[in-house]
Amino acid sequence: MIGRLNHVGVATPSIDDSIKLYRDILGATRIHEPFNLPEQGVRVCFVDVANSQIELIEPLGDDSPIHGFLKKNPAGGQHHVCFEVDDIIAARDEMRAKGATILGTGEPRIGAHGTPIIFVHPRDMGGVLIELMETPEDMHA
Ligand SMILES: CC[C@H](C(=O)O)C(=O)SCCNC(=O)CCNC(=O)[C@H](O)C(C)(C)COP(=O)(O)OP(=O)(O)OC[C@H]1O[C@@H](n2cnc3c(N)ncnc32)[C@H](O)[C@@H]1OP(=O)(O)O
Ligand SMILES: [Co+2]
Repeated sequence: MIGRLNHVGVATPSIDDSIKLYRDILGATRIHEPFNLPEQGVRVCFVDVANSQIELIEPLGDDSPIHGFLKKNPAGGQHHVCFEVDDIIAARDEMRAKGATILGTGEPRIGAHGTPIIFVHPRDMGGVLIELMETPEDMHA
């Protein structure tokens, strides 16, 4: 079911500081403009690497889902891993049928790449927060 690794989510207290790290220390050359996703409670910045992306996420608003994570990890850290799937509903139903907990209402929401996503609880995924994302048509054209 899971396909390509779409991105590794990295939570940060400051996207601006993280951009300096990835650009000036790690030498990343393709850093996208940060943008707000208020409906998901995060500010997002994608850093392209050869075979995937780093998704820098900073809390946006009091209800951001990453406040808890940053309280435990004030400097930030690896937050989630996102895999692409062909059909998000089929993937969700398969995860549920195998006993995994889908976070939130269970209904897919629109993620940072503009396609439906779900999250699977880390307790069912070996301690890793897993995001599944329906692959955009044009993503790997
Ligand atoms: C959607 C836009 C963008 C995209 O790619 O399109 C993004 O990816 S934005 C990413 C931010 N959004 C989310 O993460 C939504 C899903 N996340 C959640 O619902 C919460 O973060 C949740 C439920 C995973 C954790 O919430 P919270 O930290 O408030 O709860 P707890 O502290 O009670 O944690 C419960 C339990 O889970 C462990 N935990 C928490 N976060 C992580 C993590 N990132 N990776 C691994 N494990 C995590 C935490 O340690 C607790 O474990 P326990 O053993 O019970 O102590
Ligand atoms: Co993500």
